[in-house]
Amino acid sequence: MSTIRLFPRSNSFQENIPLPASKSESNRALIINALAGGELSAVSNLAEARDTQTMIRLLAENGSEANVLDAGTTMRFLTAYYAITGQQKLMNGTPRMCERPIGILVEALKELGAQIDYVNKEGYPPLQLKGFTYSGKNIIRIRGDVSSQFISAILMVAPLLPEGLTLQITGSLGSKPYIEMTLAQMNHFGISAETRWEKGEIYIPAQAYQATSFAVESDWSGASYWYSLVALSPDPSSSLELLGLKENSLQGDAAIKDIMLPLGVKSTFTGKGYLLTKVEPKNELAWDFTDCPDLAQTICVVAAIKKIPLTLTGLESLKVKETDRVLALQNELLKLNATLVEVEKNHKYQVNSTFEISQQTPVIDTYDDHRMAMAFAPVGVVQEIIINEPEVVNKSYPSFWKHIQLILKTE
Ligand SMILES: O=C(O)C1=C[C@@H](OP(=O)(O)O)[C@@H](O)[C@H](O)C1
Ligand SMILES: C=C(OP(=O)(O)O)C(=O)O
Repeated sequence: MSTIRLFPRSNSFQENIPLPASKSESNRALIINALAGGELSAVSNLAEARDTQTMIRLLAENGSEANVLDAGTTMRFLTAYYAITGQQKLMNGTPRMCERPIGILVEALKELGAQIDYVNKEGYPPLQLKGFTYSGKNIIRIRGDVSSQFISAILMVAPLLPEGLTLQITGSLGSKPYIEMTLAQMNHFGISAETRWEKGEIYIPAQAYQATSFAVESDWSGASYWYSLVALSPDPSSSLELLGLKENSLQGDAAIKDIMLPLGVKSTFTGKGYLLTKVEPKNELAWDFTDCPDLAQTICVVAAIKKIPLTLTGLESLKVKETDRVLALQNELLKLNATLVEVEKNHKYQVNSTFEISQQTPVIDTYDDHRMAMAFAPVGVVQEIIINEPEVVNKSYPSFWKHIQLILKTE
């Protein structure tokens, strides 16, 4: 098995980090640009993430099969794209992708006129897309509590429907900032939408995308691991400047600025990005991750090492991501003498910790999940740690280990 060993280089660091581009923005820009009939070169600063490279490859291919590997957005966005554009495709992915739900999206697309069969298990990939005959339906209801990616996927193709579409979101809505990101990027390509959030409704009139250029921002989700390094650094003078981040981001994970302040990291905009410096942390924290589920792993590890009692809500979607992230966190936090306990069924969790620096190197398993590897890696600033299967980071951040060598020793 491949491993990476990480250990402190020195107590204090001051570095500039060249962040990668956002895979969420990239994958939206690629679908929208394709629907607008734009050239690939119209989208600049595309992510190096494997999920984005897979999207680029599949949009350029004319084959009868599309293998999305483990990329959730690529699976969901391409399913809607291929369906509405009437393409016949067998959509497949990794074994884990075939355990991640897609029935809510497929049923919505079928209501609009898509012919889609489940190849194995109802509600899950692989899917056989067989064509599209418009049903004339212009209002559909869609659940918002499993994955916002289903809603983003439908929204991006909605302007192509002859009568446009009203989406009525039912149940609670998770990951809302990702839906706002979708609407903002559609707007950039000339699409207007009416949002009636109080009723859970989004109306997209029938209209044509206008081809234009789009520059992808740096990735706030990837930025979160650098926040951890500053939060965990034992030296109060440690700081990092994260290059390329914008002050007004489309990304909901920019919330990391607010979450990390009580954990001891202050963010200052410099014009080139954000400068992270250390401040006094609070002695406890409660946070709702409904809008930013991808930050939960980062924050659990920081709270565990700093022994700051943490209460978390909004973790419902974590069980259907790259792995069951709640279970993976529960297993691996134990190796740091910390626990993640469910204190209210499916709702509230707590991290409590008795972490002490140990001569025994913890060995962290990563469960085919890039965020498990990147969330635990910053522990290396406090004590030696081994991360198993470090190549998992390629999904979103292939240069992560190269960048971390600026701060930690690796072997
Ligand atoms: O639309 C997107 O780009 C994403 C939405 C979120 O998923 P859910 O909507 O399934 O929570 C997030 O976890 C994922 O990393 C990216
Ligand atoms: C959940 C994630 O990605 P996806 O759902 O697109 O596979 C992620 O990047 O953390």
